Amino acid sequence: MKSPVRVAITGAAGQISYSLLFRIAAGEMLGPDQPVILQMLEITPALGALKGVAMELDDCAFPLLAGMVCTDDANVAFKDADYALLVGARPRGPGMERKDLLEANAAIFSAQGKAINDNASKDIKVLVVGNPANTNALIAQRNAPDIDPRQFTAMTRLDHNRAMTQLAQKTDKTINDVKNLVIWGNHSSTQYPDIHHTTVDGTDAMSLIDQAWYENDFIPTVQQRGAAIIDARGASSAASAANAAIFHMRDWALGSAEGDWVSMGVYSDGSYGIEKGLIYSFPCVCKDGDWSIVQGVELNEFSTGKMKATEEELQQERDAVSHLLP
Ligand SMILES: NC(=O)c1ccc[n+]([C@@H]2O[C@H](COP(=O)([O-])OP(=O)(O)OC[C@H]3O[C@@H](n4cnc5c(N)ncnc54)[C@H](O)[C@@H]3O)[C@@H](O)[C@H]2O)c1
Ligand SMILES: O=C(O)C[C@H](O)C(=O)O
Repeated sequence: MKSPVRVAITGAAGQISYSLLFRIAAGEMLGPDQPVILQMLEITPALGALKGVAMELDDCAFPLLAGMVCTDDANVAFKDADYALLVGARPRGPGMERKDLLEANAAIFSAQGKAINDNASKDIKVLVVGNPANTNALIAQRNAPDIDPRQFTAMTRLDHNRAMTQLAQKTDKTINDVKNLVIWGNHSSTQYPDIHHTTVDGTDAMSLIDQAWYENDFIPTVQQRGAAIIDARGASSAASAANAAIFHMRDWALGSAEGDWVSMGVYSDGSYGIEKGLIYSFPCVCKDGDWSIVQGVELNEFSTGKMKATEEELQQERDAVSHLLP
């Protein structure tokens, strides 16, 4: 058995975490030979509910669960953490846009960035799930000056998974047939799901669908899927969000599938002309515990226009929280 690693999860008594924690403890994120210590953070009024979650984790008798910490102190939750999943934030309700959450949630991520900087392992891998995820990741990253900015990422894997399924269903194939799809930009309704380089069972995806379906059906469906779930369920996506978080972290830690791409919100190095320093979703591959942006993807005018629009939204979000960016 390997020695245990420390996984910090914020918002641990919330609905996403209720799907997430049990799968992490079962080994689905870091592998069946990797014991974990779960360091769970909540706000003080939710500590009672968090205790109930911890009791259920105990009752699962997971062989890989090597310990648990339940706390309302971020310094305790991030102490020596090797991984952090920042889920805790207010979710969007019906009729709200993600940017409505910006002010409400931004303060959480500056405080948590500082706590990560002061307490966590310097090699920590951070995934931000709480919305607006890209800008929250930027805030946390900028408040953690002693940690490599590449270690702060935002979740667009749910969008990636949604897009794969839409395309598989349209072409009467399975998601196993879909390769090299990309979500560019922000985890928001400006995101750009790009299938110009995607293959379905080895065939160029664009040759299997028509441009009108792509522009008027596929792209808006993927962009608006979060809102559609909220309308249908009366609550934002939870099990699918937890699943995407597991996939994102698993691939980053253990490597992504050979010959395929994953979408990750990562620190822009200026690739594809995207402003350096934004947390922007790119096509990535993961190997040896690290991610890299896939280079050389050819872009037509349609794609560059959409990529620019979502970049501009991220620049506006950043400017709106400039007071929290040291
Ligand atoms: N990136 C994505 O694809 C994606 C997908 C779905 C949901 N989300 C976002 O994830 C977040 C969580 O969603 P949820 O449905 O689990 O919400 P939820 O309200 O069920 O749970 C959030 C939890 O966070 C806790 N919390 C609030 N402030 C905190 C703080 N400062 N420290 C620690 N915990 C804190 C709350 O007490 C609550 O228990 C929301 O922002 C939602 O919009 C993102
Ligand atoms: O859309 C939301 O607010 C929830 C979440 O980000 C989602 O994409 O399901």
